[in-house]
Amino acid sequence: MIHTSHTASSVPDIQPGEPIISVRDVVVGFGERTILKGLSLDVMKGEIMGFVGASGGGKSVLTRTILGLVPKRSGTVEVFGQDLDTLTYEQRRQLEQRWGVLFQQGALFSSLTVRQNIQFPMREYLDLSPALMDEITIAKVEMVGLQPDVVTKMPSELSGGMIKRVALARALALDPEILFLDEPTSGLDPIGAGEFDELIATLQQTLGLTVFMVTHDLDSLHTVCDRIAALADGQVIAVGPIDTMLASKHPWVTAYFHGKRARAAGFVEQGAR
Ligand SMILES: Nc1ncnc2c1ncn2[C@@H]1O[C@H](COP(=O)(O)OP(=O)(O)OP(=O)(O)O)[C@@H](O)[C@H]1O
Repeated sequence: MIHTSHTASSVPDIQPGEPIISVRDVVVGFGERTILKGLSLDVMKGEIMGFVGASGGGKSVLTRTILGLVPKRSGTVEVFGQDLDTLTYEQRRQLEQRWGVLFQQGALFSSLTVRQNIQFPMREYLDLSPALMDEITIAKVEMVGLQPDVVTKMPSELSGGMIKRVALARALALDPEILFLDEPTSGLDPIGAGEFDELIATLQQTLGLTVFMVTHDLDSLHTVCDRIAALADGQVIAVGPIDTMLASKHPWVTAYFHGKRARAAGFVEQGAR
């Protein structure tokens, strides 16, 4: 495995179970609209945190705020114990190498081959020989359960599930410590979604990743997430393992976790066992 020299000596070493992402009193808005209204949340090193909320409620905005892609009106975000707002350009680039992102529109670059897509972050951040990049590419492809010969294909030749896996391989290209996934199973059939969940759980265990996963998928929440945070009205209104969600009296959480969809999936009964 290739490890990049991303740890500056001043960077605190975060232990498993300690916060690797700390969001405090964050306010984000666009024009007149305030989307995140003093939101606070900790994601602990080594956990899979699922993030749920009403459509349009601000889940993607929070993800992009943590990544420093959306300006805050107030509040702080620390990742790896570092406040992104205080970093120099170089420090920021070093930090970016320590996370991988699979965005909702997990789009691959359609004019690039799978190999070129996966190598994109390597070219952006590292200075590696083509032979080494090819070697890493094959390792990542195999890691996400694809055959090596997929690297020569164009995205248009792949199924939806394969595209997600290639996008995941690209997110893993720099051996990140945190993986951000924005609705990773959307658009997949239930079997494909279940297989993708299993892959995430396996990768989390074998690589010791921390995973922050925005999802609407009740099965994902139930099967892979260590903890879940629910967003409503711009704030986190419940956070904890699935049992905490099932016991919550908040109307949105109740409607979500005990609603028709949850019952149809047999989710409430399983979760309540
Ligand atoms: N750059 C932007 N400029 C203006 N409004 C924005 C911008 N980005 C997001 N919004 C608005 O912020 C709100 C929250 O959007 P966001 O994409 O975070 O929702 P979400 O919870 O991820 O929804 P979904 O589950 O449907 O993906 C939406 O009303 C959206 O239109």
